[in-house]
Amino acid sequence: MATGGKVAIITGGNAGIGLTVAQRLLTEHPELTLCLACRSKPRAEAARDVLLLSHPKASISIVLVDTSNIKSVYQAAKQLKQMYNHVDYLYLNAGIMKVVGVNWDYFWKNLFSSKFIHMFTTGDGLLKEKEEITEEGLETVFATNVFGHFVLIKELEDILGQNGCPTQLIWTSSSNAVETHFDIDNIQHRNKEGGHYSSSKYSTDVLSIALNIQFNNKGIYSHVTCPGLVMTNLTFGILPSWFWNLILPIFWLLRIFVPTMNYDTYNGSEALVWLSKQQPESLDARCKYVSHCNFWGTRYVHQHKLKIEDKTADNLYQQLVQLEQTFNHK
Ligand SMILES: NC(=O)C1=CN([C@@H]2O[C@H](COP(=O)(O)OP(=O)(O)OC[C@H]3O[C@@H](n4cnc5c(N)ncnc54)[C@H](OP(=O)(O)O)[C@@H]3O)[C@@H](O)[C@H]2O)C=CC1
Ligand SMILES: CC(C)CCC[C@@H](C)[C@H]1CC[C@H]2C3=C(CC[C@]12C)[C@@]1(C)CCC(=O)C[C@@H]1CC3
Repeated sequence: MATGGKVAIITGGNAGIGLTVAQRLLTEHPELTLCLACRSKPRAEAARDVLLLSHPKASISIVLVDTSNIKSVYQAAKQLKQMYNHVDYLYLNAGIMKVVGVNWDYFWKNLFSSKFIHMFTTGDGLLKEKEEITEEGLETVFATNVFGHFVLIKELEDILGQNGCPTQLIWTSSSNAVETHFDIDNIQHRNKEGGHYSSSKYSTDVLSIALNIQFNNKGIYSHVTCPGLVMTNLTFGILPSWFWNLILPIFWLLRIFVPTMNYDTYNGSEALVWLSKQQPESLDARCKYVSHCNFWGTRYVHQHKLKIEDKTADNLYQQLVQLEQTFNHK
């Protein structure tokens, strides 16, 4: 059991933004004990090997978890509680998007309109998605991005905010989290044409506010981040990597108007790493922390105020609690 030093757990820490956060945290916090909470053992072990190349003395463990599978989340939480008696940083980062294509008609229609900046910042209206249901009967994107993480937090509650040492819950949300796709009466976003990813990310923003209301007095603080647009396996699922490489110069130009065109995971992880260096009590719980990179390549964190009402946050929280009770694992 890890007793001294800082402890960071990163879901989806084997690839993309999660792996870069892991890399940067090991540099920023030399005594860090790191746990990669991943769904694939070989991919997690490969990531650990990569991290050990640059940080040979680092303490890195692996816990297997599939955030879309609640049974797996319970097992992982049990294991984590045996391994750690406190957690400093819990990165709720694992995420998926079930994209089936790009709405190019919408793209060309709005390219030279006033919607241009909104379109490139959020991707709203540009993506066609499909719905899938997990074997446990949950909408897959909701289960992976939101509910699995919610259950993980609830299960780890005993070791969060312990011994006067605050815990930071750091969500990888998105600029695609737009209210129009979120329906408090259909939090899983069932039987909808699209907007599953957006709904799930808006839910994390709402949930983060609820978690602050519920847990700040126990030393648990929740914040949402936005990495902007970053080239990872997630974006290679939208368009092939050769296409993204080809339009790299366009990203630089677009940054004049859209500073969230981060392109690489280092730029995109800026807000996630920055948060780990802040006193959580001093942060605004109602802000989204956005990674920006300007035309000259300077990285900075932009704070975007969330307009979410407490009653919406509380409603979502209660619904998630009720949903969790249906799993009744004990
Ligand atoms: N890329 C972008 O432009 C943006 C990404 N984000 C968010 O950033 C986060 C990280 O994504 P990104 O790095 O881009 O994409 P990647 O696909 O590179 O990384 C996603 C990570 O999540 C893991 N993961 C996916 N599903 C599950 C699951 N069911 N259980 C456990 N782990 C899972 C993946 O594991 P495996 O390797 O096994 O698939 C991988 O480690 C996501 O939440 C995404 O929504 C937000 C805004 C923009
Ligand atoms: C010339 C190119 C830049 C054209 C690309 C058009 C679109 C495919 C992209 C424009 C804005 C992008 C975007 C995302 C995906 C790809 C775009 C829609 C995300 C939705 C990816 C996941 C996120 O969390 C947020 C991103 C916002 C911007």
